[in-house]
Amino acid sequence: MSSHSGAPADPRPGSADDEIGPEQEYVSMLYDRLDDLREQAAARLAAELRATGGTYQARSQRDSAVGMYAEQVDQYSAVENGLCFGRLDLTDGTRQYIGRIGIFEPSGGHEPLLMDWRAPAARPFYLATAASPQGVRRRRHLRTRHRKVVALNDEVLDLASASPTAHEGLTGEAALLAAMNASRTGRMGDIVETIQAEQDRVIRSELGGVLVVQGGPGTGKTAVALHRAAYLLYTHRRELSTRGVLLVGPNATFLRYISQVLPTLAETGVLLRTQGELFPGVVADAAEPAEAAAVKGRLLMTEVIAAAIADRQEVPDDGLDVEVDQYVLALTPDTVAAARDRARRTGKPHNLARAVFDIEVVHALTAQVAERIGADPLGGENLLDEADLAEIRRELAAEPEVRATLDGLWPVLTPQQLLADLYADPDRIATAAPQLTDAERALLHRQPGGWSPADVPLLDEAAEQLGEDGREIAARAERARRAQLAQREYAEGVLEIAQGSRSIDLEDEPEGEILSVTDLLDADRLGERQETGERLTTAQRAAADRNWAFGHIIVDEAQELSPMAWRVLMRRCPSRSMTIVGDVAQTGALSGTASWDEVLEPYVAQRWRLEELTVSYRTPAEIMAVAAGVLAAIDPALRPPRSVRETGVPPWDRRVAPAALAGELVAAAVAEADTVGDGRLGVIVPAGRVTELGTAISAELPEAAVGEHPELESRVVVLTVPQAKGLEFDSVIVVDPDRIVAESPRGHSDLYVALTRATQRLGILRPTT
Ligand SMILES: Nc1ncnc2c1ncn2[C@@H]1O[C@H](COP(=O)(O)OP(=O)(O)OP(=O)(O)O)[C@@H](O)[C@H]1O
Repeated sequence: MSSHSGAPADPRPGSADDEIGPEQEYVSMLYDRLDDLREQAAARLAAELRATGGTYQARSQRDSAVGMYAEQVDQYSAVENGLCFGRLDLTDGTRQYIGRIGIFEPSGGHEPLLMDWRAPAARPFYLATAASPQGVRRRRHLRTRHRKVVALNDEVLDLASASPTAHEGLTGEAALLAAMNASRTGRMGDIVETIQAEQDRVIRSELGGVLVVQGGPGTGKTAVALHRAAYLLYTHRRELSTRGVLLVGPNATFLRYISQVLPTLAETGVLLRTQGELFPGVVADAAEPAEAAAVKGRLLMTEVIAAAIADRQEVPDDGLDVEVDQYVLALTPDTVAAARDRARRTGKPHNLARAVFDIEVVHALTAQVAERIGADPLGGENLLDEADLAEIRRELAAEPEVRATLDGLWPVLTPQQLLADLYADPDRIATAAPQLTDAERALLHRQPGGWSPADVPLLDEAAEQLGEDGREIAARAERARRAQLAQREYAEGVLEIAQGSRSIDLEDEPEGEILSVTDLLDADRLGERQETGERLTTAQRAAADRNWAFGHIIVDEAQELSPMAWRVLMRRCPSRSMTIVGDVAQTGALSGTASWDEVLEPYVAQRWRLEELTVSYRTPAEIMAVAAGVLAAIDPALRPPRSVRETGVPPWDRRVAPAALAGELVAAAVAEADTVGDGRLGVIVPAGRVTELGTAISAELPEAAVGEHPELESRVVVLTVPQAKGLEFDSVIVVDPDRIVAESPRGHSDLYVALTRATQRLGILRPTT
């Protein structure tokens, strides 16, 4: 490792102001270098896009180059904010700057000007302590705004000179507390500057096997999951870039909340999906009662689906007549039953076994035709030879009447058809699900139209048991075509980014000095160029393919997944390389889990490893003390995480007459929104009252967001507990906690979630009974 400032590192804490100048010089140099790199990538992208013709191989190579350069332009733009955030002064007299990506000397060379935070050599930035300095004399956190260094925080890792810190075991305490006390924006930010040691251990844990990360609210599970995705892609790039990484989150609002984090870590290749989006071609966002979702989540639904399929393999009570040309052929129940048994005995999935059923039935019909046209009038053997019989079989198999009969007895089914037909017909449900109670069966009954997230694992299960149908393959080809069209948008996006960041970069430069990709190519040509190529990103291909096997899967809020949903994820990850992140004390879904052991046992037995996160960064001690009471009601053995800070602001708890609740809530919301200034207020209400209370708040605070997918960047957001899962706000008002508890058998867990969403302030409003 070398010193890049030309002078050995000075471990003495100097005046921050004296030090900012030299740091600014270094950081400006890094931004210049970043600009060069982006311009180079943009120019190369433009050159590749202009090139045409050549052999198939040349075109395909060009397509990969286009993808690579477009991604580079994206990445160099995404790391603009906080490019460099740290410096290590080492005991050997050298220093190393740490940042979002690695940047090297233009002349090549192996020593980075900026070390990628994920590189092994950057690790002491997160782990070194005075007790175990790991060769570090001083750790410096640099804070920047718009390319300007605005603050420095130094820690001298020397037991003798280190001043005792308020909180033992924290790394970069000042920077950490600044990050935690900052106002929320409605979008999650990355924590790359202040990752703590226990989090670092999880992020850098080995790729293989199943890793469970259990931690209370605000311990950074989501943050860690996202940084782990970035770390794994960096460290195992070759393996993972072809198979892809899938991150599954609880709902669309949550995915929007976290969507900025990976791009700011220069990683765009992770597929973010809700459970409802895991069946290609189906948008599963219909609402349904929690009890219905719970029934659909039970493992016995695999048997229900098997029985529903078997029920579609029909044997008529009476014989069927099949009219072919001038003949009326008879199909007896015995013939159909024999054909069905034969087809079932193949053990093939329903749609694939249909061919065997067809052969058997057509054979039986052929025998009747042969009997009529080939019978020897003299009573001898049938006059038709094998070739004649084969010809009759072919003709019969193509007869519309025969096909219609076969379709009726053993229909080729898509998963969607199977489930829609099942749900729509109480008789079918009764036949397929004798093990359910009447009430449970009634929960499954509904008319076709829309899928819920809990339907997705059933569609997936049905797809497995039905086997692939040609129509499904055609639909997939169509989806791939549409994804390819989306390339046009992507290409335009890259142009916009290149153009947008150029205007920022050139703030102080005379216009037009640097040639950018937009000068060389317009969006149409760029889009066309992309369309003609066959290149889809790994994420696009994976998203369109139900049989895709991911290189790694990360599941957030994993406690919410039902046993049926776990089957889907395990199918998508045969290598069982997974990171499972959650908190069994926060389980809200009725089919969710209270035990990792139970969930994982069927797939990996005891072969999974557990890491626990024990410190809450979000929830201050005053608020955690309130939440701890509810945690005890969930399970007295559970312990809340240790809060990393106190705010000195005790939560407020008010009782109001029921009739005055809405008015009091509006007044409290106005006051809290005022107190948090440009921060965010979350109002968490019982699901049964969200419309009423949301309307009351919106009347007074028109900027308030409420609805199925509320905009989290609004200053005030009104939401239910399931919507609030995983989110956070500067201030939170929890309304009618007793009703939140009463609304669900897992009501205490819901209340625990609601009480732990605030970073600064909590208020509770209770109607008197
Ligand atoms: N090392 C850190 N440095 C700065 N901020 C951090 C750090 N770790 C966590 N945070 C912040 O703490 C907050 C909570 O993190 P996160 O949402 O990942 O927690 P969680 O464990 O997933 O919570 P929940 O269980 O409630 O969903 C976030 O704002 C996150 O940025």
